[in-house]
Amino acid sequence: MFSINEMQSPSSLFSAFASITASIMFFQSMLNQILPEKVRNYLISIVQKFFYFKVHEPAHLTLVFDEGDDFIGRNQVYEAAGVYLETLRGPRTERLNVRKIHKEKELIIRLENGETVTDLYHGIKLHWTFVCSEKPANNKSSSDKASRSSEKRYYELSFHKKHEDKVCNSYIPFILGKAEAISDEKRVLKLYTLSEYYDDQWQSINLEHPATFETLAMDPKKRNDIIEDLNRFVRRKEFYKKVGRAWKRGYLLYGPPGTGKSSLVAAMANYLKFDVYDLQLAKVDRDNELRRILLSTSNRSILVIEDIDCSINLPDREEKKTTAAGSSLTLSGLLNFIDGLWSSCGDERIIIFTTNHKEKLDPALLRPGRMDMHIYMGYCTFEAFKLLASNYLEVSGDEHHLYGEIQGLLEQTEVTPAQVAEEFLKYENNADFALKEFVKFLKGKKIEGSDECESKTKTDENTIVMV
Ligand SMILES: Nc1ncnc2c1ncn2[C@@H]1O[C@H](COP(=O)(O)OP(=O)(O)OP(=O)(O)O)[C@@H](O)[C@H]1O
Ligand SMILES: [Mg+2]
Repeated sequence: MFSINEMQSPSSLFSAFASITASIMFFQSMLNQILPEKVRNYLISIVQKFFYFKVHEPAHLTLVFDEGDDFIGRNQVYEAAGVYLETLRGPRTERLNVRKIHKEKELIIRLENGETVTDLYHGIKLHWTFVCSEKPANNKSSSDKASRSSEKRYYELSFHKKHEDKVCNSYIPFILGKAEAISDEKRVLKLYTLSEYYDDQWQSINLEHPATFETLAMDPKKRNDIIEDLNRFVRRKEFYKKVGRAWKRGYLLYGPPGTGKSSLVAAMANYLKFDVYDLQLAKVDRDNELRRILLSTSNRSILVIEDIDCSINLPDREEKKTTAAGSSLTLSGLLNFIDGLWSSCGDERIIIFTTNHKEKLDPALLRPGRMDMHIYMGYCTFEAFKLLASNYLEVSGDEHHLYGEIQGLLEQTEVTPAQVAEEFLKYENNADFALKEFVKFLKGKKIEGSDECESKTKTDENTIVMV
């Protein structure tokens, strides 16, 4: 053949070229004879494909998240992307879609059609685009027709191909989590009550109860214990799983009317951002109805049964044995359900019973393991009074010349926080006058009290009982 040394003159170069061409032709004719035509073509197509992809292979991958539909369900990533992208703005974002929905406090801001924003996640650049296009008329599914939606809406997420794994396994879960946290933050809580019109169905309204732990007049230690208990409960998912317990917590709130039991339920709901299901047992006739109703409550919710002692005359366990059918609503039915099925198929459930008369309750309800905490809400103490005076009259701290007298009177009277709040509401912007009138009110109460019952002593149940 030829060597480098031979490639010195044009004539030697030409002879080398001729020799290579001859060799190729020789091998080609040999291949043509050895390999059948089909095999040859196949090999050629593979080589061609390889080079084609090398040249045309796109560096970016685009994931498309459409809305989903009513049949298969909404696409969670689509929904999460909408919420998450609200937190991002690009320098080139020009158009945003803004909505205000009736009774919702916050504006809903979404990207407009064709707008793109860029996110940076662990050094990866991610480009999000929102697209809204007309659906082709012949391409509409039956669910589209039902919803009369003629638009196809989706988000496109583009990034460098090499990050596919990280995007799918880390970034998308990150967005789902983030969107949930944002929605929780903005969520308008719902108060569910049993429907007047449809049997066994919940109907909801927005829960706009303003009570919070800050506005609740109660012993500060007791308040902190409750908050700490709630915090411990929500962060211990894994613990509950490990020890094989249903992730639920039960509270029994008891005390005279107007001492803040219902307000405490609202404060707990506002604190945890949990919806409230207010179950009026009087509207439920049978165990299996109760079962259906309880099964249709959602996770991360508080189920409240107010005035458990008098809302329904529940036959106790012994009586139930003697009732023939056993199909009517029974205390054991309620308790079994709370202990078993309902709590084991749900997560983060809180059950609260309230009562004015703890002593009237069936011992089965008070048994250890049923209600985790017994919380007494009592008459207004001086500490509670100070908080109400600060909230209602804007009197701050311990400084007021009438406070000494008021403290003494509060110790001798049974006044509920509701009564104190009611008194304070009567006077606007005049704290001194309001407190003076309040002293008169307490003195009147003191006389009333001593007339009513000489021997009555003030209950001090300022503790929380953990069972
Ligand atoms: N501890 C409290 N702190 C602040 N406000 C209170 C407190 N207790 C009662 N109030 C005021 O009184 C109103 C009635 O209280 P709430 O309904 O919470 O009492 P309750 O204990 O649930 O009474 P009932 O036993 O009659 O259901 C509340 O809306 C609130 O304004
Ligand atoms: Mg109440």
